[in-house]
Amino acid sequence: HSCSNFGIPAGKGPNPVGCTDFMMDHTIKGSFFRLYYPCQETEKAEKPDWVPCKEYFNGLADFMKINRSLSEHIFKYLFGSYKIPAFLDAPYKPDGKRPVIIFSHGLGAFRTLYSAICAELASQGFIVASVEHRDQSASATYFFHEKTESETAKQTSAKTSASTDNTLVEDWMYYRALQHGEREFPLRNSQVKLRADECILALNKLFEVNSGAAVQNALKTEFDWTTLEDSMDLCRIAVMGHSFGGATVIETLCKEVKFKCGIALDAWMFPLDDEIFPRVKQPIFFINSEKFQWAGNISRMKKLDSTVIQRKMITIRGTVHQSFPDFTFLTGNWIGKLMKLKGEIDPQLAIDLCNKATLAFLQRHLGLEKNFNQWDPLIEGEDDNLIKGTNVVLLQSAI
Ligand SMILES: CCN(CC)CCN(C[C@]12C[C@](c3ccc(C(F)(F)F)cc3)(C1)C2)C(=O)Cn1c(SCc2ccc(F)cc2)nc(=O)c2c1C=CC2
Repeated sequence: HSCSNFGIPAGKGPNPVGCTDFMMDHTIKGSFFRLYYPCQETEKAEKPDWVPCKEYFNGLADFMKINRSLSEHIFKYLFGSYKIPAFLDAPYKPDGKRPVIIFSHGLGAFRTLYSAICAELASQGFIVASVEHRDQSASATYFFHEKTESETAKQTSAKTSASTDNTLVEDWMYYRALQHGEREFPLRNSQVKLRADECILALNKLFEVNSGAAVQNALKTEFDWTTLEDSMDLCRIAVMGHSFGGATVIETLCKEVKFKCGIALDAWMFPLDDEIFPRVKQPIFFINSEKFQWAGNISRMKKLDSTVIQRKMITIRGTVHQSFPDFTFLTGNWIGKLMKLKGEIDPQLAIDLCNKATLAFLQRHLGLEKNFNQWDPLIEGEDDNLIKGTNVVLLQSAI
């Protein structure tokens, strides 16, 4: 039926969800993420737009190789009015030390596009930082530079009042497509290393916030970061990501042992060096779509199989690559299927299975004392809509 309930599903857990943006050290080297967290009931906070500003639509157009002016109107018309299922800058709800998740987006995406997953985790009691990468894999991202003398001179000459404050000027970075004839691996491998460093930087920033250190946010928001002092359990930290973000999970686990486990959603293994696989010591959960995976990609995931470290894999029947980002909820059935944004399965059922299996895996490997273990069978693929392991037929390796 055409009137399927539109909009991004809210978290199902007991906590209302807040979100706020953080940009540390306004330069390109800084850390930029959206924080989702359990918040206090509040009627005055409103829900922010799903896509923060038009530059992101422009970046998406570049990524999709469609022209900007046309696409800006199409995206605005199709997606411009959607809200995120979270309350902007709502006050944090203290409740002891909460587990922490760092989320890494896919190629051509950015920090706001996985809000159904991040809001669900926050509603279940997690603090989630969805990073926006500056490796030129995001459709768009921004940072700032100090206004230079000439810029100030130009502006003051324009205005009578001398604007002496060295205000910051926005710089936008757009998706960098592979140049003609450029080899893809060196680019993607350097990007995945930078992405891992950015996930680690975001975690270190959260550690500082947790210690009560003063917080310099380059973005002017209404959120009081000091309320997050002593809010995080620094032993219960996981890293999660979609596609290129799934590769980022593995690179990050290899580089930083503070991350106790990783969840890779439809991971794209191409950017990774084979030599890092034996160096990853933490549990990993691969949650795959039915349509995206192929033998070469799966066989690289299997190189991480281990008899001593828990490595799990499930496939959600009827899903496509876009079943994980929010787009899958935002179009009608036929256009969604046409654009490969929806698979055969109901998008809400698919993301529900993904979230519950994730929560069960997190409880097991972060040692949480919640009731997420009720979903342990999903980790083994025990559900009508799940396949244990993969549907992909693996090539018989040469004897
Ligand atoms: C032609 C461009 N070509 C670039 C190499 C391939 C483009 N592509 C397939 C697409 C993304 C698609 C998409 C988005 C969004 C609408 C919209 F209309 F809804 F906006 C439509 C159609 C176009 C499906 C992918 O890259 C798939 N993919 C992704 S998609 C992550 C993403 C991006 C933008 C989003 F808004 C949401 C999610 N993340 C990865 O890490 C990897 C891959 C492939 C390998 C590694």
